[in-house]
Amino acid sequence: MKSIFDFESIQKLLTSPKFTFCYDALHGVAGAYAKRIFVEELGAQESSLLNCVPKEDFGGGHPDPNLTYAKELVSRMGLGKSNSEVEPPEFGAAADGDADRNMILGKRFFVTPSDSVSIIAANAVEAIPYFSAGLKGVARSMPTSSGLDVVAKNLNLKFFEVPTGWKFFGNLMDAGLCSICGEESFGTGSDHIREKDGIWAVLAWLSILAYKNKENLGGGELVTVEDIVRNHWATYGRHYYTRYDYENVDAGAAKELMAYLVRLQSSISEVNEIVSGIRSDVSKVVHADEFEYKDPIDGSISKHQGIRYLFEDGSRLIFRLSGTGSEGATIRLYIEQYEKDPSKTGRDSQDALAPLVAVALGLSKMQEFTGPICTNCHYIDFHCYAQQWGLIAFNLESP
Ligand SMILES: O=P(O)(O)OC[C@H]1O[C@H](O)[C@H](O)[C@@H](O)[C@@H]1O
Repeated sequence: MKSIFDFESIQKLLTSPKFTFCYDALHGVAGAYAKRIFVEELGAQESSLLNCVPKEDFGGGHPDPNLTYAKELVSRMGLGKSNSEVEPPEFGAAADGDADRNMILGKRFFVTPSDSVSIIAANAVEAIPYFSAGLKGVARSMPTSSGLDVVAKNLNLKFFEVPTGWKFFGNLMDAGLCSICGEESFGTGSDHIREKDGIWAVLAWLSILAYKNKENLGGGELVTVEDIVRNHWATYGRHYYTRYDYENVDAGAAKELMAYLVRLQSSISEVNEIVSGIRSDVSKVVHADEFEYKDPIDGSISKHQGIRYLFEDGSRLIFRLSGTGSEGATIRLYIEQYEKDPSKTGRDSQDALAPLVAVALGLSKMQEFTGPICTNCHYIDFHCYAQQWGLIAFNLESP
């Protein structure tokens, strides 16, 4: 890490009375590294560390770095239902059990994983010595928001869109084609190793904060995580983004839904008729397909990687079957609305995404295919990451 980042400038930030920091290892393996790197090497206060003693049972918690499971951190950062009275830290982060995934937070502010990788890529050359000679290229998984595409285009970088799963990034890195990559599922990494790396992501964010504040630590106002994200949106546009997870769906029903969407995407005019019937204020679908990837290195072809509906204004709807769900099938629905106009990038996500959400549910006939999944509570079991991410939360009552 010392050969990648400028530890001296991160130390100045972490020891400045203007900056406050909190890191939650959720009792996973990151705890030991956090103590050594953030406290012993970089001078953060020991009280900045939460749940940093690794435990075999993760202290009874679920070590998933998101707004639902990293409860203590979320509350400390002023994002929970019951927040502490104390002023939240300026920067917070969490790792999962094996510390390959990460969540980045500002004071009362959540950074989506898609925004996180875009912002790291946009600032890497200036803020991180390892990248000072330039980026070889950047990559994202298909369902991750297209924010990184816009950065790549603006900075004239090689760009790759790969199927979900880290192995595809690995091939690009081995071939010297990719320096930074990320996934909506909270994985971010670079070619310093062939895996996602949660500690690296936190050091990358600390580097960006240190760089943006190098003149401000003595006097002047601190550039916060929220400032960095909002400035990024003002420059590159914002990709309002959310993901809905339908878990434990009957495997046959999930297959039928996907087959229906494949059939539908072959007729764009039919799709547009349905879309405009649901919401006339949504732009036109200009392309739809089932994502297929030919690996540029080994030539292998990965088929059936999710169904995409791409809209004229850069918005996207993606339907994909999870490869990690444990019971029945898990259908993931990814909804993304692109807003270029800087005066409109600060909207409430729920409002901004509402028309596309209606289109996604209507177009896919989601409710018809999945049925009332959770009969106990008489709700369609609507596991919604957006809820964890504090963006949108609603349940559909079964008839
Ligand atoms: O298939 P899903 O349930 O969406 O999970 C997708 C995730 O699975 C694993 O965790 C992989 O290591 C990740 O690279 C991938 O993003």
